[in-house]
Amino acid sequence: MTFLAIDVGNTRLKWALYDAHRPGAALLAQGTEFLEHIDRLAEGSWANLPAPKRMLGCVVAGDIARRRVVEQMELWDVTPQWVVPSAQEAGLTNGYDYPSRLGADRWVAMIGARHHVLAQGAPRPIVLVMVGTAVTVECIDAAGNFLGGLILPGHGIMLRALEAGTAGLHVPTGEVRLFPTNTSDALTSGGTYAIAGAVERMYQHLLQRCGEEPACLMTGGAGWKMAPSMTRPFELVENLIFDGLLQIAMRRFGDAD
Ligand SMILES: Nc1ncnc2c1ncn2[C@@H]1O[C@H](COP(=O)(O)OP(=O)(O)OP(=O)(O)O)[C@@H](O)[C@H]1O
Ligand SMILES: CC(C)(CO)[C@@H](O)C(=O)NCCC(=O)O
Ligand SMILES: [K+]
Repeated sequence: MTFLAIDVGNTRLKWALYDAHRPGAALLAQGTEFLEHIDRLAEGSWANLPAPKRMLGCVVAGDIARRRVVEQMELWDVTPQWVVPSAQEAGLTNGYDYPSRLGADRWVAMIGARHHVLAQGAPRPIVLVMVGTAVTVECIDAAGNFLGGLILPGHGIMLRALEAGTAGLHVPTGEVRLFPTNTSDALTSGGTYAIAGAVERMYQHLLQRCGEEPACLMTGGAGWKMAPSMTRPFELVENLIFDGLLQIAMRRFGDAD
């Protein structure tokens, strides 16, 4: 039964239509839309889609964006459902002080990551890095407890903050270099290694806590740009948010069509 997964991020909405609401379902169609263009979906890329039977989404963009998505979904006879981080879901336990205050994207991606690692063999601790508008670095132990994580400015935000807060830094994007010798390379390398360094810290925290080499996963649109600069081997996984939504949907909607 067709299933629509939606991730309403800080900058863009990503959607994917599957032929069923379970992991491994076939991808029928997918797309992205900047948040300011949500209102085009029903008459645009959604107009000729097979109607989804079920829908599950996660939003970090706030209530107004969510309502605009729901309006576009009036095209179909489907009830929108949104993931709210809880104390426990799909085998993951939420260690946040106030579980519902955790970003839904973080929670869903962690559920995707946990099941991705379980599918490869024995349970292991996980460092999960999500690289988008913001960067998050999550630590999960081998039993599936989310221990805590970092929130960092993404690469774009870091560079814009430097441009805005200094008198003379307005330069094009550069290359990542070990020893940058021009402003463009210095800025690009600074942002990249700020993220890589933060991730290395979390890797060490988790290794020390668990006494076992963590699995390192990276997801998000800019992951491929960060991966070569990491201090540890990272597995790039295309879209852990959709994988997580499929895991949750299977448990919520069950085997029924
Ligand atoms: N060279 C780079 N290295 C690391 N990150 C980068 C680089 N260039 C751009 N980025 C970051 O990647 C982001 C784009 O990633 P992605 O496509 O996942 O984000 P998004 O869809 O805009 O975010 P969101 O999911 O929050 O809406 C940009 O906002 C920027 O911060
Ligand atoms: C941290 C971001 C911006 C990452 O997209 C998002 O997950 C969010 O808005 N989180 C809410 C705050 C928190 O996770 O503690
Ligand atoms: K996001």
